Amino acid sequence: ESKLTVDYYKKTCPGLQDIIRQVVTDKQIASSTTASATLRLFFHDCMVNGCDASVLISSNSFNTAERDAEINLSLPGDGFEVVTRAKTALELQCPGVVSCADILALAARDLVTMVGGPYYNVRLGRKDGFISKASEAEAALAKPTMPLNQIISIFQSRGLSPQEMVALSGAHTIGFTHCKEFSQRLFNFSKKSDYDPTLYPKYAEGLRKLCENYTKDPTMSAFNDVMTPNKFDNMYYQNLQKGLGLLASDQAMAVDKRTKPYVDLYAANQTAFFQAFARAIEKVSVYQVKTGSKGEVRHRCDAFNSLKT
Ligand code: HEM
Ligand SMILES: [Ca+2]
Ligand SMILES: [Ca+2]
Repeated sequence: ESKLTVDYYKKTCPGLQDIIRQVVTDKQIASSTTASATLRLFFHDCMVNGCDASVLISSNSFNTAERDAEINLSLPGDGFEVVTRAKTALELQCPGVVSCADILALAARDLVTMVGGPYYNVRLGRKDGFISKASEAEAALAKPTMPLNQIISIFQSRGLSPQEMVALSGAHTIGFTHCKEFSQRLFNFSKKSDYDPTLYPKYAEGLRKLCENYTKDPTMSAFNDVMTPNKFDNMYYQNLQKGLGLLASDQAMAVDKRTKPYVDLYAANQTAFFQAFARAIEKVSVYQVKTGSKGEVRHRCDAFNSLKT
Protein backbone atom coordinates (compact mmCIF):
# COMPACT_ATOMS: atom_id res chain seq x y z
CA GLU A 1 0.00 0.00 0.00
CA SER A 2 2.99 2.29 0.51
CA LYS A 3 3.55 2.08 -3.23
CA LEU A 4 0.25 3.78 -4.01
CA THR A 5 0.49 7.43 -5.09
CA VAL A 6 -2.06 10.03 -6.17
CA ASP A 7 -0.13 10.69 -9.41
CA TYR A 8 0.48 7.05 -10.34
CA TYR A 9 -1.02 7.50 -13.85
CA LYS A 10 0.26 11.04 -14.41
CA LYS A 11 2.49 10.02 -17.32
CA THR A 12 0.71 6.90 -18.55
CA CYS A 13 -2.85 8.25 -18.56
CA PRO A 14 -2.97 12.01 -18.00
CA GLY A 15 -6.66 12.22 -18.95
CA LEU A 16 -7.74 9.77 -16.25
CA GLN A 17 -9.40 12.16 -13.78
CA ASP A 18 -11.25 14.04 -16.52
CA ILE A 19 -12.58 10.86 -18.11
CA ILE A 20 -13.80 9.44 -14.81
CA ARG A 21 -15.43 12.73 -13.84
CA GLN A 22 -17.20 12.98 -17.19
CA VAL A 23 -18.51 9.41 -17.06
CA VAL A 24 -19.73 9.55 -13.46
CA THR A 25 -21.38 12.94 -13.94
CA ASP A 26 -23.32 11.75 -17.01
CA LYS A 27 -24.34 8.56 -15.26
CA GLN A 28 -25.40 10.18 -11.98
CA ILE A 29 -27.52 12.74 -13.84
CA ALA A 30 -29.21 9.99 -15.86
CA SER A 31 -29.69 7.74 -12.83
CA SER A 32 -29.60 9.26 -9.35
CA THR A 33 -29.03 5.89 -7.67
CA THR A 34 -25.55 5.66 -9.19
CA ALA A 35 -23.77 7.33 -6.25
CA SER A 36 -25.12 5.02 -3.55
CA ALA A 37 -24.81 1.96 -5.77
CA THR A 38 -21.16 2.70 -6.51
CA LEU A 39 -20.22 3.53 -2.92
CA ARG A 40 -21.67 0.26 -1.64
CA LEU A 41 -20.03 -1.66 -4.49
CA PHE A 42 -16.66 -0.15 -3.58
CA PHE A 43 -17.09 -1.00 0.11
CA HIS A 44 -18.08 -4.57 -0.70
CA ASP A 45 -15.03 -4.91 -2.93
CA CYS A 46 -12.61 -3.61 -0.31
CA MET A 47 -13.90 -5.78 2.53
CA VAL A 48 -13.13 -8.94 0.54
CA ASN A 49 -9.41 -9.35 -0.22
CA GLY A 50 -8.92 -5.60 -0.38
CA CYS A 51 -9.95 -3.18 -3.14
CA ASP A 52 -9.00 -5.35 -6.10
CA ALA A 53 -12.16 -5.33 -8.24
CA SER A 54 -12.90 -8.92 -7.16
CA VAL A 55 -16.58 -7.93 -6.83
CA LEU A 56 -16.75 -7.08 -10.55
CA ILE A 57 -15.90 -10.57 -11.85
CA SER A 58 -18.73 -12.51 -13.49
CA SER A 59 -19.41 -16.10 -12.55
CA ASN A 60 -18.71 -18.88 -15.02
CA SER A 61 -19.26 -22.63 -15.04
CA PHE A 62 -16.14 -23.18 -12.93
CA ASN A 63 -16.66 -20.47 -10.36
CA THR A 64 -19.45 -18.68 -8.49
CA ALA A 65 -18.03 -15.19 -8.13
CA GLU A 66 -18.50 -12.64 -5.33
CA ARG A 67 -21.17 -10.68 -7.13
CA ASP A 68 -23.43 -13.75 -7.03
CA ALA A 69 -23.15 -14.13 -3.27
CA GLU A 70 -26.58 -13.70 -1.69
CA ILE A 71 -25.47 -10.52 0.08
CA ASN A 72 -24.32 -8.95 -3.20
CA LEU A 73 -27.39 -9.75 -5.31
CA SER A 74 -28.92 -6.43 -4.23
CA LEU A 75 -26.00 -4.42 -5.61
CA PRO A 76 -27.68 -2.35 -8.32
CA GLY A 77 -26.46 -2.45 -11.91
CA ASP A 78 -25.62 1.26 -11.87
CA GLY A 79 -22.40 0.70 -9.94
CA PHE A 80 -21.14 -1.96 -12.32
CA GLU A 81 -22.23 0.08 -15.35
CA VAL A 82 -20.39 3.23 -14.36
CA VAL A 83 -17.15 1.25 -14.01
CA THR A 84 -17.68 -0.48 -17.36
CA ARG A 85 -18.31 2.84 -19.10
CA ALA A 86 -15.21 4.42 -17.59
CA LYS A 87 -13.13 1.37 -18.49
CA THR A 88 -14.32 1.50 -22.10
CA ALA A 89 -13.44 5.18 -22.38
CA LEU A 90 -10.06 4.65 -20.73
CA GLU A 91 -9.15 1.69 -22.94
CA LEU A 92 -9.49 4.01 -25.94
CA GLN A 93 -7.21 6.69 -24.44
CA CYS A 94 -4.67 4.61 -22.55
CA PRO A 95 -5.15 0.93 -23.32
CA GLY A 96 -4.13 -1.63 -20.72
CA VAL A 97 -3.05 0.96 -18.17
CA VAL A 98 -5.72 1.73 -15.54
CA SER A 99 -6.88 -1.05 -13.21
CA CYS A 100 -10.56 -1.67 -12.56
CA ALA A 101 -9.84 -1.41 -8.83
CA ASP A 102 -8.54 2.15 -9.27
CA ILE A 103 -11.47 3.09 -11.51
CA LEU A 104 -13.94 1.94 -8.84
CA ALA A 105 -12.06 3.81 -6.09
CA LEU A 106 -12.04 7.05 -8.11
CA ALA A 107 -15.65 6.74 -9.26
CA ALA A 108 -16.86 6.21 -5.68
CA ARG A 109 -14.93 9.28 -4.48
CA ASP A 110 -16.18 11.51 -7.29
CA LEU A 111 -19.78 10.41 -6.73
CA VAL A 112 -19.62 10.97 -2.96
CA THR A 113 -18.35 14.49 -3.64
CA MET A 114 -20.95 15.06 -6.32
CA VAL A 115 -23.87 14.35 -3.97
CA GLY A 116 -22.55 16.68 -1.28
CA GLY A 117 -19.99 14.61 0.60
CA PRO A 118 -16.33 15.32 1.32
CA TYR A 119 -13.54 15.26 -1.25
CA TYR A 120 -10.61 13.08 -0.26
CA ASN A 121 -7.43 11.93 -1.96
CA VAL A 122 -7.43 8.54 -3.66
CA ARG A 123 -3.97 7.03 -3.94
CA LEU A 124 -3.58 4.89 -7.04
CA GLY A 125 -1.69 1.89 -8.37
CA ARG A 126 -3.93 -0.94 -7.21
CA LYS A 127 -3.85 -4.08 -9.33
CA ASP A 128 -6.89 -6.22 -10.08
CA GLY A 129 -7.04 -9.50 -8.18
CA PHE A 130 -7.01 -13.09 -9.41
CA ILE A 131 -9.68 -14.48 -7.06
CA SER A 132 -13.41 -13.93 -6.70
CA LYS A 133 -15.44 -16.40 -4.67
CA ALA A 134 -19.00 -15.96 -3.44
CA SER A 135 -18.26 -17.81 -0.20
CA GLU A 136 -15.63 -15.24 0.78
CA ALA A 137 -18.07 -12.36 0.36
CA GLU A 138 -20.68 -14.04 2.56
CA ALA A 139 -18.11 -14.47 5.31
CA ALA A 140 -16.61 -10.97 5.18
CA LEU A 141 -19.65 -8.70 5.11
CA ALA A 142 -21.91 -7.66 7.97
CA LYS A 143 -25.66 -8.19 7.89
CA PRO A 144 -28.15 -5.84 9.52
CA THR A 145 -29.60 -8.64 11.65
CA MET A 146 -26.25 -9.48 13.25
CA PRO A 147 -25.68 -8.45 16.86
CA LEU A 148 -23.56 -5.30 17.10
CA ASN A 149 -20.75 -7.28 18.77
CA GLN A 150 -20.37 -9.39 15.68
CA ILE A 151 -20.44 -6.37 13.36
CA ILE A 152 -17.81 -4.62 15.48
CA SER A 153 -15.55 -7.65 15.28
CA ILE A 154 -15.94 -7.90 11.50
CA PHE A 155 -14.74 -4.30 11.21
CA GLN A 156 -12.03 -4.86 13.81
CA SER A 157 -10.70 -7.82 11.83
CA ARG A 158 -10.09 -5.33 8.99
CA GLY A 159 -8.28 -2.96 11.33
CA LEU A 160 -11.29 -0.64 11.67
CA SER A 161 -12.27 0.68 15.10
CA PRO A 162 -15.85 1.16 16.35
CA GLN A 163 -15.39 4.87 15.67
CA GLU A 164 -14.37 4.20 12.08
CA MET A 165 -17.29 1.80 11.71
CA VAL A 166 -19.71 4.52 12.85
CA ALA A 167 -18.15 7.05 10.48
CA LEU A 168 -18.26 4.65 7.52
CA SER A 169 -21.86 3.72 8.23
CA GLY A 170 -22.68 7.35 7.57
CA ALA A 171 -22.71 6.13 3.96
CA HIS A 172 -26.31 5.18 4.74
CA THR A 173 -27.10 8.87 4.42
CA ILE A 174 -27.78 8.00 0.77
CA GLY A 175 -29.35 5.06 -1.03
CA PHE A 176 -32.05 2.59 -0.19
CA THR A 177 -32.77 -0.79 1.38
CA HIS A 178 -35.15 -3.58 0.40
CA CYS A 179 -37.95 -4.36 2.86
CA LYS A 180 -36.71 -7.84 3.66
CA GLU A 181 -33.60 -6.36 5.34
CA PHE A 182 -35.65 -4.62 8.05
CA SER A 183 -39.03 -6.41 7.93
CA GLN A 184 -38.26 -8.23 11.19
CA ARG A 185 -38.50 -4.82 12.90
CA LEU A 186 -41.96 -4.18 11.47
CA PHE A 187 -44.05 -7.31 11.78
CA ASN A 188 -44.55 -9.68 14.75
CA PHE A 189 -41.55 -8.13 16.44
CA SER A 190 -42.13 -9.73 19.84
CA LYS A 191 -44.91 -10.97 22.07
CA LYS A 192 -45.20 -7.54 23.65
CA SER A 193 -45.00 -5.33 20.61
CA ASP A 194 -45.97 -5.65 16.99
CA TYR A 195 -43.02 -3.55 15.81
CA ASP A 196 -39.60 -2.62 17.17
CA PRO A 197 -40.28 -0.09 19.94
CA THR A 198 -37.02 1.76 19.20
CA LEU A 199 -38.65 2.92 15.93
CA TYR A 200 -40.42 6.27 15.98
CA PRO A 201 -44.12 5.19 15.83
CA LYS A 202 -45.15 7.27 12.79
CA TYR A 203 -42.06 6.06 10.93
CA ALA A 204 -42.84 2.44 11.81
CA GLU A 205 -46.39 2.92 10.55
CA GLY A 206 -45.18 4.34 7.24
CA LEU A 207 -42.69 1.53 6.77
CA ARG A 208 -45.32 -1.10 7.56
CA LYS A 209 -47.55 0.32 4.88
CA LEU A 210 -44.70 0.57 2.37
CA CYS A 211 -43.59 -3.01 3.01
CA GLU A 212 -47.07 -4.53 3.32
CA ASN A 213 -46.64 -6.71 0.24
CA TYR A 214 -42.90 -7.13 0.21
CA THR A 215 -43.00 -10.93 0.04
CA LYS A 216 -45.01 -10.68 -3.18
CA ASP A 217 -43.01 -7.74 -4.50
CA PRO A 218 -39.41 -8.11 -3.32
CA THR A 219 -38.37 -4.90 -5.08
CA MET A 220 -40.16 -2.78 -2.45
CA SER A 221 -37.60 -0.61 -0.70
CA ALA A 222 -37.22 2.46 1.51
CA PHE A 223 -34.70 5.29 1.57
CA ASN A 224 -31.92 4.75 4.11
CA ASP A 225 -32.21 8.40 5.14
CA VAL A 226 -35.86 9.38 5.22
CA MET A 227 -35.07 13.13 5.51
CA THR A 228 -32.40 13.77 2.85
CA PRO A 229 -32.20 10.52 0.85
CA ASN A 230 -30.06 11.80 -2.01
CA LYS A 231 -27.73 14.12 -0.16
CA PHE A 232 -24.52 13.06 1.52
CA ASP A 233 -24.82 14.84 4.88
CA ASN A 234 -24.93 14.01 8.61
CA MET A 235 -28.73 13.62 8.71
CA TYR A 236 -28.35 9.85 9.09
CA TYR A 237 -26.96 10.34 12.61
CA GLN A 238 -29.64 12.85 13.54
CA ASN A 239 -32.20 10.30 12.37
CA LEU A 240 -30.70 7.59 14.58
CA GLN A 241 -31.13 9.83 17.62
CA LYS A 242 -34.85 10.11 16.81
CA GLY A 243 -35.65 6.46 16.10
CA LEU A 244 -35.57 7.08 12.36
CA GLY A 245 -32.84 4.55 11.60
CA LEU A 246 -33.85 1.97 9.03
CA LEU A 247 -31.55 -0.98 9.74
CA ALA A 248 -31.47 -2.64 13.15
CA SER A 249 -27.66 -2.49 13.00
CA ASP A 250 -27.71 1.28 12.45
CA GLN A 251 -30.18 1.86 15.27
CA ALA A 252 -28.02 -0.27 17.58
CA MET A 253 -25.08 2.08 17.07
CA ALA A 254 -27.08 4.92 18.57
CA VAL A 255 -27.57 2.93 21.79
CA ASP A 256 -24.40 0.92 22.47
CA LYS A 257 -21.95 2.80 24.69
CA ARG A 258 -18.99 1.99 22.42
CA THR A 259 -20.62 3.73 19.45
CA LYS A 260 -23.19 6.23 20.78
CA PRO A 261 -20.60 8.96 21.53
CA TYR A 262 -19.65 9.02 17.84
CA VAL A 263 -23.26 8.99 16.65
CA ASP A 264 -23.86 12.01 18.88
CA LEU A 265 -20.68 13.74 17.72
CA TYR A 266 -21.41 13.32 14.01
CA ALA A 267 -25.07 14.26 14.49
CA ALA A 268 -23.97 17.53 16.07
CA ASN A 269 -21.04 18.28 13.78
CA GLN A 270 -21.08 17.58 10.05
CA THR A 271 -17.46 18.71 9.63
CA ALA A 272 -16.34 16.12 12.17
CA PHE A 273 -18.32 13.48 10.27
CA PHE A 274 -16.85 14.46 6.90
CA GLN A 275 -13.29 14.37 8.27
CA ALA A 276 -13.82 11.01 9.96
CA PHE A 277 -15.55 9.53 6.90
CA ALA A 278 -12.79 10.72 4.56
CA ARG A 279 -10.07 9.29 6.80
CA ALA A 280 -11.82 5.97 7.29
CA ILE A 281 -12.69 5.44 3.63
CA GLU A 282 -9.09 6.27 2.65
CA LYS A 283 -7.99 3.61 5.11
CA VAL A 284 -10.46 1.11 3.66
CA SER A 285 -9.31 2.00 0.15
CA VAL A 286 -5.69 0.93 0.74
CA TYR A 287 -6.40 -2.08 2.94
CA GLN A 288 -4.68 -5.21 1.56
CA VAL A 289 -4.26 -3.72 -1.90
CA LYS A 290 -2.24 -5.65 -4.44
CA THR A 291 0.62 -4.02 -6.31
CA GLY A 292 3.24 -5.22 -8.80
CA SER A 293 2.90 -8.85 -9.88
CA LYS A 294 0.34 -9.66 -7.16
CA GLY A 295 -2.35 -8.58 -9.57
CA GLU A 296 -3.00 -7.49 -13.15
CA VAL A 297 -4.64 -4.70 -15.11
CA ARG A 298 -7.72 -6.38 -16.52
CA HIS A 299 -8.71 -5.85 -20.16
CA ARG A 300 -12.32 -5.94 -19.08
CA CYS A 301 -13.52 -5.51 -15.53
CA ASP A 302 -15.80 -8.54 -15.36
CA ALA A 303 -13.24 -11.17 -16.36
CA PHE A 304 -9.69 -12.20 -15.48
CA ASN A 305 -7.23 -11.77 -18.37
CA SER A 306 -6.72 -15.52 -18.56
CA LEU A 307 -9.22 -18.18 -17.59
CA LYS A 308 -8.89 -19.26 -13.97
CA THR A 309 -10.40 -22.43 -12.58
C1 HEM B 1 -22.12 -1.56 9.53
C2 HEM B 1 -22.44 -2.56 8.77
C3 HEM B 1 -23.28 -2.45 7.55
C4 HEM B 1 -24.38 -3.18 7.29
C5 HEM B 1 -24.97 -4.28 8.15
C6 HEM B 1 -24.90 -2.74 6.01
C7 HEM B 1 -26.00 -3.27 5.38
C8 HEM B 1 -26.63 -2.72 4.29
C9 HEM B 1 -27.85 -3.19 3.70
C10 HEM B 1 -28.63 -4.42 4.16
C11 HEM B 1 -28.18 -2.37 2.68
C12 HEM B 1 -29.40 -2.45 1.78
C13 HEM B 1 -29.14 -3.23 0.51
C14 HEM B 1 -30.38 -3.40 -0.29
O1 HEM B 1 -31.41 -3.82 0.25
O2 HEM B 1 -30.36 -3.10 -1.50
C15 HEM B 1 -27.16 -1.36 2.62
C16 HEM B 1 -27.14 -0.34 1.72
C17 HEM B 1 -26.07 0.52 1.56
N1 HEM B 1 -24.87 0.46 2.23
FE1 HEM B 1 -24.51 -0.59 3.91
N2 HEM B 1 -24.12 -1.73 5.53
C18 HEM B 1 -23.11 -1.52 6.42
C19 HEM B 1 -22.07 -0.62 6.28
C20 HEM B 1 -21.84 0.13 5.14
C21 HEM B 1 -20.64 0.86 4.85
C22 HEM B 1 -19.42 0.90 5.75
C23 HEM B 1 -20.82 1.48 3.65
C24 HEM B 1 -19.88 2.35 2.83
C25 HEM B 1 -18.86 3.00 3.30
C26 HEM B 1 -22.16 1.16 3.21
C27 HEM B 1 -22.75 1.66 2.08
C28 HEM B 1 -24.06 1.43 1.72
C29 HEM B 1 -24.77 2.19 0.71
C30 HEM B 1 -24.23 3.39 -0.05
C31 HEM B 1 -26.04 1.61 0.60
C32 HEM B 1 -27.14 2.00 -0.37
C33 HEM B 1 -27.03 1.14 -1.60
C34 HEM B 1 -28.01 1.51 -2.70
O3 HEM B 1 -28.71 2.50 -2.61
O4 HEM B 1 -28.04 0.78 -3.70
N3 HEM B 1 -22.73 0.32 4.13
N4 HEM B 1 -26.21 -1.61 3.60
CA1 LIG C 1 -11.99 -7.24 -3.27
CA1 LIG D 1 -28.71 12.25 3.62
